[in-house]
Amino acid sequence: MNYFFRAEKMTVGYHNKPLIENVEFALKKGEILTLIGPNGAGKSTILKSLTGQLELIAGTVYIGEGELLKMPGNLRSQKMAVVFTKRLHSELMTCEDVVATGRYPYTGRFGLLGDEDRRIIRQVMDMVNVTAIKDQDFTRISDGQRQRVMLARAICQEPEIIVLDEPTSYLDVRYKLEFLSILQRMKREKNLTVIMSLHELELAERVSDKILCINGRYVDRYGTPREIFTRGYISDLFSIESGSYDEESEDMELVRADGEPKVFVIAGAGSGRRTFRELQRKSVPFAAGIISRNDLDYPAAKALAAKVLAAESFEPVDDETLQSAKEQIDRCDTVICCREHFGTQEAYNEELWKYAQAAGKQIYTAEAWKNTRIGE
Ligand SMILES: Nc1ncnc2c1ncn2[C@@H]1O[C@H](COP(=O)(O)OP(=O)(O)OP(=O)(O)O)[C@@H](O)[C@H]1O
Repeated sequence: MNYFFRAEKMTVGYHNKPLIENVEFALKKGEILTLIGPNGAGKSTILKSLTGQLELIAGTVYIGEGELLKMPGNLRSQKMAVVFTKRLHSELMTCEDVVATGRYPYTGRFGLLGDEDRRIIRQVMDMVNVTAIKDQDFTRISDGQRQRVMLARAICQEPEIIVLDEPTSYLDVRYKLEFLSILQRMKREKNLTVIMSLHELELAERVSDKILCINGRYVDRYGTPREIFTRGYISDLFSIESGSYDEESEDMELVRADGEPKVFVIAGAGSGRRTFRELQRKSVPFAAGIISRNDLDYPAAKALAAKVLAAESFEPVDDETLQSAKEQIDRCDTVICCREHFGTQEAYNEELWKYAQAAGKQIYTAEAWKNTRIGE
């Protein structure tokens, strides 16, 4: 296999003291690799070592057939752009000046910018949406704006590979999506290779070809998003104790209110999730049903309900589950019905609603229960 960028048997750390050993990966041109892992796991350390900002304790980094860290600085900068927004120092410069420094590998430190350089700078500033702030002092812009200016600077460098440390951490939702779209466009149009660290797992899952999981001692997993996001893995990697993360739905939930349920929530078709979370905020233990395992409500119910009555996906609800749901309603004082009307394939939930009515339960809609004293 013809790889464009390879890390072989890398040992990284500080003051010659290994932090993570045997880091290895190989990327084809145009692939996106993302490093994920808990705070302090070693993601930045690996990125700094790959780019030569921190001396490698052992191992080799290849770009093509050449050893990256043995290349002269200018050649390396033409091949690789580095964006470390966390630690940034700059003298008095406008945002445009900062973007323009991306052209140094081509013009030299004191070289004059030519028309072509200026055209690239303008085009890239437009693409990353920083033209409006180009004349502002770089030290007096927001963290998110700074991240975008630094991205523009890196793109101006016209590198073959770009290395970014937490490039999205300060970006709002619009700019996070724009950032990923820019990376995908650069990958498609220029065959750009990307190595970055991300804390947003849902973004990592969407954009990455490969993911490297670091846990503070070693590389725990390396593979495609499909290979990485298996059930229970993220909770393990991040040692999640307060709450839960569902790898299938990417739902993150706080700690469930445990205890004997006093409220039964009739949900389904995604109608119940908000109510589950509202009940969690009020520390009310609840039961939920009957929810198909492929329903949008299911991951949240599994994480937050003290008891879930579930049905197999695309299968009719069996009598046993219906009976258990009724028994659960018998034990509750209150029923919250999040369904405004029941679908024709949902007769079981309509039956539960009628059952609760016949049993004289207090029945509220998803809106109305909030005006009660439940959870107080
Ligand atoms: N300059 C340094 N000298 C010595 N140790 C350091 C230095 N910088 C970081 N470390 C240590 O190296 C370990 C890994 O840090 P690193 O910054 O690589 O983690 P990270 O995965 O990028 O974390 P985060 O998600 O919090 O940014 C930590 O234990 C940290 O304390």
